[in-house]
Amino acid sequence: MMSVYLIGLTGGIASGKSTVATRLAEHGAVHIDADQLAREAVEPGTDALQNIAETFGDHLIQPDGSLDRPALGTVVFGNPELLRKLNAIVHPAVQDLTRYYVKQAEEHDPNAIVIYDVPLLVEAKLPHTFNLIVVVHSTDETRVERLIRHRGLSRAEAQKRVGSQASEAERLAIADIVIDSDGTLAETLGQTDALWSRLVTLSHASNT
Ligand SMILES: CC(C)(COP(=O)(O)OP(=O)(O)OC[C@H]1O[C@@H](n2cnc3c(N)ncnc32)[C@H](O)[C@@H]1O)[C@@H](O)C(=O)NCCC(=O)NCCS
Ligand SMILES: Nc1ncnc2c1ncn2[C@@H]1O[C@H](COP(=O)(O)OP(=O)(O)OP(=O)(O)O)[C@@H](O)[C@H]1O
Repeated sequence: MMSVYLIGLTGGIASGKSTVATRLAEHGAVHIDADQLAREAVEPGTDALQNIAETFGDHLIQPDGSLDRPALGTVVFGNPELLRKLNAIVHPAVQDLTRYYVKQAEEHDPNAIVIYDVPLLVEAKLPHTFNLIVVVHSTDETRVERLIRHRGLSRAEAQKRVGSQASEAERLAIADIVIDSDGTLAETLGQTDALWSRLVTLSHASNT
């Protein structure tokens, strides 16, 4: 039976997942971004957003009805119990959306290479079965520095976010393929181009 070739792409915060996924999409992959689905899951009018307001307070809803994301981030990162509550609200909705988008990609092109770009592959015990797991790997210090430089977080905030996720060792333990993103951007993109050639070969082999 023909079916899409499904890659789980993961890595810690600011490891370069989006950079890698965007490059693979330029080569022709279908990119499904879990962070984006997590935004869709809490749009105004959703049960998940109402649940967040009931659990964490109405003050997190802005006058236009949308979620105040930075404020909620300050509440949950560094507080494992509250982060667990938020995950319990948002993750089931993200999983439903993921199934929907993978199915849609399959209907459009059963031979597609689909990249599911998901920061919490290790943490969220996903029900999806992947043909291959790719981990974008860089040290905690590199990622903290990127969060400070590119996203304007303080060192303490950056460390809280890094500390809210699984360790690099836990991610590497589930990797079939590792992209090392501690080097230059050009080096990450070079490894990504080599990965694409490999994915094309592997997906052809799995379809015959
Ligand atoms: C707390 C929220 C509102 C903060 O929003 P904000 O716009 O500041 O960050 P954004 O969503 O773009 O996430 C940025 C990065 O933070 C990390 N991160 C996000 N959520 C989590 C989480 N629950 N646990 C650990 N790390 C997380 C990821 O590396 C992600 O790529 C938001 O991250 C959220 O709703 N998180 C819960 C949903 C979730 O788990 N999303 C991750 C993909 S399923
Ligand atoms: N060698 C490198 N590889 C990848 N990204 C790099 C590298 N050097 C610097 N960067 C920069 O680091 C940042 C990585 O951000 P990117 O959005 O790709 O990460 P991410 O893992 O998707 O983050 P998040 O988990 O927050 O969604 C980008 O601004 C990118 O330009």
